[in-house]
Amino acid sequence: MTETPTPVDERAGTVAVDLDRAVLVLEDGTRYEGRAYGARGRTLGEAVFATGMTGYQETLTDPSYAGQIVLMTAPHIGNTGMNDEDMESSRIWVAGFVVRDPSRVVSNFRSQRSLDDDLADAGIVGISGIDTRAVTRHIRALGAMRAGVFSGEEAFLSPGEQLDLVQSGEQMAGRNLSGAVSTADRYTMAATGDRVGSVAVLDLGVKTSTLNYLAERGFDVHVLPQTVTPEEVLALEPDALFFSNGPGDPSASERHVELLRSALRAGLPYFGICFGNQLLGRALGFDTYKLPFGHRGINQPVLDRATGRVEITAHNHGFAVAAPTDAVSESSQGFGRVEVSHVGLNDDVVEGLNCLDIPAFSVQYHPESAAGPHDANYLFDRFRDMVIAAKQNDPSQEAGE
Ligand SMILES: NC(=O)CC[C@H](N)C(=O)O
Repeated sequence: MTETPTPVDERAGTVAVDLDRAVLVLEDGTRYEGRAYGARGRTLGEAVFATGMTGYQETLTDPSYAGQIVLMTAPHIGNTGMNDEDMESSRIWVAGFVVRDPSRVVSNFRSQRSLDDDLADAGIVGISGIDTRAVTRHIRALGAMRAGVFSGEEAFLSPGEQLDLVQSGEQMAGRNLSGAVSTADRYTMAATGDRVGSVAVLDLGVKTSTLNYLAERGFDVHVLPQTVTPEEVLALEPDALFFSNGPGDPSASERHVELLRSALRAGLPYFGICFGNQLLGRALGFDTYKLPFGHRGINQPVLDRATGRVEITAHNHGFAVAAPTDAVSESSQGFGRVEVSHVGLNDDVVEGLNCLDIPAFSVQYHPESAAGPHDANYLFDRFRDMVIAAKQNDPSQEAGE
């Protein structure tokens, strides 16, 4: 423990130190003064904004946010506290948390703890009193950037030292974070709905709601660490494969792209969400690219091009697949024809892929919601139906198996 710094005013002697001072520093040198929130110390990461008016607990515990300092545009955060039911994984994953006005009163019949306490217990450095909408406009204009939150003794580093630290932090582009969030050991969840078969889930940062939806749709769910080999996946003889959401840059996950190609060549039906959509895109031969500031929120309009229906959906992505949205493409990797099934209506970004010649599809957004609207839950039914159809067409499957 280093000594608490004691700034000395040369003229007036020792002055009181404001130990609750905190500062948010962006890599372009912009600084925002605020108050320490959660744990005291220093954290570095990519600053991103999330626009959901509700669902801070699900956001904080979504492993896709690893390595990111999340700003909430909703001005009042923490009102409903924290509970064990809304955890989307076993812990809080954000690298840091930036809010305007933390609720002084926690009020909800399900609340078990306060957000401030949970952040402190988890060692998550946060900052409050920030005009998060102003920071959001800045990031929207200049793009996602590296940032740092400095509180406690770290708040007293010089602005130059703080900026150096921020600028020496890791870029999200090129970063592989799967090893940091994936399960170390495989585990299985039994189907809770009428049994359809089994699905191998590659845990790249999977959310609890996704696993629950798969089990409800009748799958025994084998959750596998991200280090699993194609042989190990096939040895489980699953009826289907699923790649989860997750943090990091999909272009830094070549190993998982190769795993997916082997499984697709073996004929396994596939469904992917978010990171799993980006990895399907890459497996088929498309590139992925970094969006200027990403989509993070729970009211993003998406067009289902097959039905013309617009869904209001939950998003959390900073990268996207580069595929033509207006025509069917041919996979350069030999997987046949591919169409963009869903498009974001705010910016025409690819939000879903559908393979026409193999049983595989994926979406960039979050049909498991949590937090967010349930408009897109039907995709889990589509997956179940696809697996049932694939089993009926497979002569090696016994009826009823
Ligand atoms: N939620 C996710 O799976 C995010 C995928 C990827 N890390 C991105 O930011 O685009």
